[in-house]
Amino acid sequence: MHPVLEGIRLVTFDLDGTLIDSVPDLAVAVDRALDDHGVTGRGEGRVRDWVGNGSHKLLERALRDATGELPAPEVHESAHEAFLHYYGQAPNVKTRLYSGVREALDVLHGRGFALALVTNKPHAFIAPILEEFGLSAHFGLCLGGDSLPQKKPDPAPLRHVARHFGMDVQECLMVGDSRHDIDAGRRAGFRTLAVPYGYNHGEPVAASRPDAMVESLAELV
Ligand SMILES: O=C(O)COP(=O)(O)O
Ligand SMILES: [Mg+2]
Repeated sequence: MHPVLEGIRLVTFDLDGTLIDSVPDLAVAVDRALDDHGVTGRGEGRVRDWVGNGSHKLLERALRDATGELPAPEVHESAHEAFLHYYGQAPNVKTRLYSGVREALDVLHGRGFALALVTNKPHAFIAPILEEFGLSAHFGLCLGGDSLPQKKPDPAPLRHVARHFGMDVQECLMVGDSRHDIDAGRRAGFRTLAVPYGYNHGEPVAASRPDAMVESLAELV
């Protein structure tokens, strides 16, 4: 086992960019929503840098990129609704698990670690994605960006998870790909582990000074 797991009993994972490479499907849904509003699609490469603060922010960033200004609230809302519709229809067409993810989750689950998922993605999308990959039974609790009033980098979702499992925060590890995960983890008092392959607004996640980094989650186990 990786030294970062020493004394840890609960491991909380981020979803997008940590467990799954979801940007190909997210970008299709964003671009279809933009197209419905007379806006040219921005493409996968741009969308990759905008994921991590939930779906409202994702659509705001896409519209702003296209027009150079903040979208009017009704345009933003309508484009967001369209995104939810399109993404809900097809969340698993091109989305893939990153290498090492299944092995890490199987081994941690098998060894009795409590596992949780905290994503800023809307909660409704979590179950269909986990089911597609046969990972639903691994997680004792899953929170989306709309599950609580606060989302990452606010520490509230992580504190909620620790309380749910009756764990001290010193027994908890946050695993993520972005500064929002590492900041939320640090503020909650969790130990933090980062992966470098996900989405962090085009910047290295090492700059957030996680307690440890691994190239693949397989290194955890
Ligand atoms: O911003 C999102 O929608 C998802 O981001 P996360 O799974 O990396 O928290
Ligand atoms: Mg992420």
